[in-house]
Amino acid sequence: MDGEELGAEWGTYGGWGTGRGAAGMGNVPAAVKHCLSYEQLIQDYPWLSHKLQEAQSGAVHKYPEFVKVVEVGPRDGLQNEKEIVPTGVKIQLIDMLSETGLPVIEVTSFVSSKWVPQMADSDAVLRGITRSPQVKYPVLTPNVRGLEAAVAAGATEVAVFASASETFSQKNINCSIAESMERFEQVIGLAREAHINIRGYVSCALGCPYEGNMVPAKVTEVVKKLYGLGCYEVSLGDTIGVGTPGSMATLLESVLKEVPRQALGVHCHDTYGQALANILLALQMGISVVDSSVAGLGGCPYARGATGNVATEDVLYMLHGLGIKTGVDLSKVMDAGDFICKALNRKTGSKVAQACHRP
Ligand SMILES: CC(C)(COP(=O)([O-])OP(=O)([O-])OC[C@H]1O[C@@H](n2cnc3c(N)ncnc32)[C@H](O)[C@@H]1OP(=O)([O-])[O-])[C@@H](O)C(=O)NCCC(=O)NCCSC(=O)C[C@@](C)(O)CC(=O)[O-]
Repeated sequence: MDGEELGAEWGTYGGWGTGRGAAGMGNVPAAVKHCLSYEQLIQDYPWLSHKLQEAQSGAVHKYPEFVKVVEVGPRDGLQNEKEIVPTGVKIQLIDMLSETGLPVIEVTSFVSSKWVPQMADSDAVLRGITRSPQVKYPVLTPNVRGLEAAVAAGATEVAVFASASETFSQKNINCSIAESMERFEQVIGLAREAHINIRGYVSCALGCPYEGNMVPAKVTEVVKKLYGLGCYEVSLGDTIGVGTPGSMATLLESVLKEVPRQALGVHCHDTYGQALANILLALQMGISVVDSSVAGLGGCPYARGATGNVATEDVLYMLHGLGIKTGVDLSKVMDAGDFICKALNRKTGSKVAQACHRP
């Protein structure tokens, strides 16, 4: 047993509390059981000291009471579909999701249809949905033209999307990071004049399909910039799903020095099967905004190999299992997942839906 495992055992026994008492010591090594004092324990197992200090200060495993789940399926999920999804199907999906209690549903993108043909009907989709007063319906806007079109179609919240990687920025929005910030400054200025809230994304926060690993300080710089320009929330995008709880922790440690946790969200793709673990780690570090996609739909057209976002159903199952409130009805989300999977003629990417024998 190494120091890490031993630390975990100690946490289970008494440190950060799962309600197990001394009876829960079954797996604790004999040497630890026989430690009579805290001082002795630290002397024998020096690597435990930081864990014990954290446990005593209550600094770990304090999950948020409420997590805001941001549904990105209709946009991030569908944008990568090769076959054009009929506008009516998109609208019906969003209307079904509006009935689930989800507080935010990202509807579409006002981007160039040459770049993302699937989003060519953004105007019709935004105009066609039945809005619930409890739900926010942001749309992606890469430039002033996108913002103006979105506002004309009735958008009340928009999102700008930057990247931590120069190459990805060029491939995705055809400009450098610095140029994108100039564009976003204009977009955000105009949006604020129109009393429209702006969310921000930073893609490639944990890795880039072209540049590989990202330096946390560089990602932090981009997050800070978007926040400084006026984004009320910045979502950290693991665009190609390469992050692990280790790299997520390192990134958050860096970002949290510059931007308040209330203004941060995580957006995890599940390419390497790490998304739920990464989200759990983010929750432990105080993040309470999680992006996800119904049925695990998704991928980015400019990120080779990126698979779907973490499934909303799986995120809800985990959050509810932790006793965290979301206000979202999981079974209604599964109904929306059934609907879109049937429409796309594909199996759900949600493990929870699969376990419940959904399509
Ligand atoms: C930003 C541009 C437009 C620059 O594209 P560009 O080619 O440099 O721009 P341009 O100004 O030269 O315009 C080219 C054409 O697009 C038109 N155009 C210009 N702007 C718009 C607009 N807003 N709406 C509609 N049309 C527009 C413009 O009028 C022109 O049309 P033409 O004269 O040739 O007929 C382009 O690169 C683009 O649309 N990129 C979008 C890419 C995209 O949507 N990627 C996926 C979203 S990001 C993502 O998924 C990651 C995220 C957010 O989920 C987080 C994560 O997972 O990491």
